[in-house]
Amino acid sequence: MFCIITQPPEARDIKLWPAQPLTFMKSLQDYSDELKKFAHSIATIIGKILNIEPQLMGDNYAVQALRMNYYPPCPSIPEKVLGFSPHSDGSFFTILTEVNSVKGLQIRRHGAWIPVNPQPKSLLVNVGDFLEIMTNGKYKSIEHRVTINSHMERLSISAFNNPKIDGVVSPVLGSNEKTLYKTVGVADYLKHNLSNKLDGKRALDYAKVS
Ligand SMILES: O=C(O)CCC(=O)C(=O)O
Ligand SMILES: [Fe+2]
Repeated sequence: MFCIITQPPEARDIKLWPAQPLTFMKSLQDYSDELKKFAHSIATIIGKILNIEPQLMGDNYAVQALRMNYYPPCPSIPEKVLGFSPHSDGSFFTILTEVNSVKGLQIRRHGAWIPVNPQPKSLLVNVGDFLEIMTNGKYKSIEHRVTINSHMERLSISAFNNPKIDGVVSPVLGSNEKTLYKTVGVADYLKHNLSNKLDGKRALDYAKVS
């Protein structure tokens, strides 16, 4: 697994980017720029549906980090191994590319694990914890995990669209709406999310009004 910050451009630490193959940097920059436009379209639509100001939405996906995931096959006991334990993403939303269309991703719905069949040439959008907080629970972050294939490797790229690290995320409330989530510092929430072992949506309890 390999993770780098790709947006905004001034946040890139190019010396951490692989220099080989020679086309890598340019391809990644182009890909990242296209994802940024796509993220903007998604956020604009959500903002319109929920009547949230575009500026407020924009602040919440200003940072993009790309994680490349490689899951090798496990010929002996694939049913006993997970590529990724159950978790929800500590993002605003995540855009996933299932690079070689090998199955593995599952989402949890009503207590059951539902396989997500990869659709070639399509992107998958997962709601993350910050979007759940901002919408006061109207959008729910998606609990997911990745299983391992017995004979095929799986490759995916997760694009985490996140608020700026020094910002805060607050629930945007309609009139007479009960506040279900606290205002959280982005750095504090991410620290909390990353310092605990992956355990479904447990990390989000940190942001809930008790
Ligand atoms: O490989 C996948 O399908 C999912 C990866 C994932 O959940 C993540 O990067 O947070
Ligand atoms: Fe994830």
